[in-house]
Amino acid sequence: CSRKNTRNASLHPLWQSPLTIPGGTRQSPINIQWRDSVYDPFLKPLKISYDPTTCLHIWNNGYSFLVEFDDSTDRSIIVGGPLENQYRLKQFHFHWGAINDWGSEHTVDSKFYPAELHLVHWNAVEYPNFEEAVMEGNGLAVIGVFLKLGARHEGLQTLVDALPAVRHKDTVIEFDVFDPSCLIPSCPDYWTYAGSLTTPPLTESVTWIIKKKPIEVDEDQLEAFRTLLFTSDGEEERRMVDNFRPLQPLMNRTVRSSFH
Ligand SMILES: NS(=O)(=O)c1ccc(C(=O)O)c(S(=O)(=O)NCCc2ccccc2)c1
Ligand SMILES: [Zn+2]
Repeated sequence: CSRKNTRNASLHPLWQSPLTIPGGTRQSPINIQWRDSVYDPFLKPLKISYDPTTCLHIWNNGYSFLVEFDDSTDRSIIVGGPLENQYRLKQFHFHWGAINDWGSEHTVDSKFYPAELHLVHWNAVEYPNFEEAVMEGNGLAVIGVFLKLGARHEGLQTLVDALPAVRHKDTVIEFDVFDPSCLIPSCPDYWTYAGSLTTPPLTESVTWIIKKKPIEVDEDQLEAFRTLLFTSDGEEERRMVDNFRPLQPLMNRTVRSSFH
């Protein structure tokens, strides 16, 4: 659709990388067609247990802002859902648009949300470190949460208040207590499918768990994301917006739902 083209036109150079990696059969993001998703009664509820004191810092890595966690122990983990093992929380970040009409990476019935939260976890049961897990088919599990325009999100506000300190690429500030479960809807319903990282190296190592219910944030909070910069201090400023990858072909995949 034309909007997709305008989306690509404004994409950060990184996201204009090849639409899919050569030979890629499970690339992300995808459109989730609700009526084509298959209810799987064997999917368990996802169990989330995060220790807020494992939070380390927020940093602007030039693509998004990441909140990173101490993943040297099993203090912040997820288990259950479609997962065979427990996975450790490493970081969370967001993707958003220049305007509220788009910004999410995944879409639902071709509907874009203004932003999407990703909580990145890795399989510390089977792999010694994150870098190795990134290269394995069951190495990562990413929870996706859609953000929609609505009421102000008090939990998100503590993050938003810290953003001016990481306005430029490669800036970081300490952020020592934050419980990311406040950003995850209490409704247990999710879709799940086998996919990939949506940034280089685009490896096909992610079990995606996309929450059906969005969280609500207000316009000022979305605007705060858009005050960040792709560029370092001293460089010509480029606003950090439209930091999402284009939709990828579903190919031979089924999206399962945990709900009827
Ligand atoms: N949208 S997504 O969940 O696919 C995603 C986006 C960004 C990043 C990132 O590192 O910036 C990540 S990451 O934390 O998984 N890092 C991937 C790149 C990487 C590979 C190996 C070592 C360090 C970084 C994931
Ligand atoms: Zn992401």
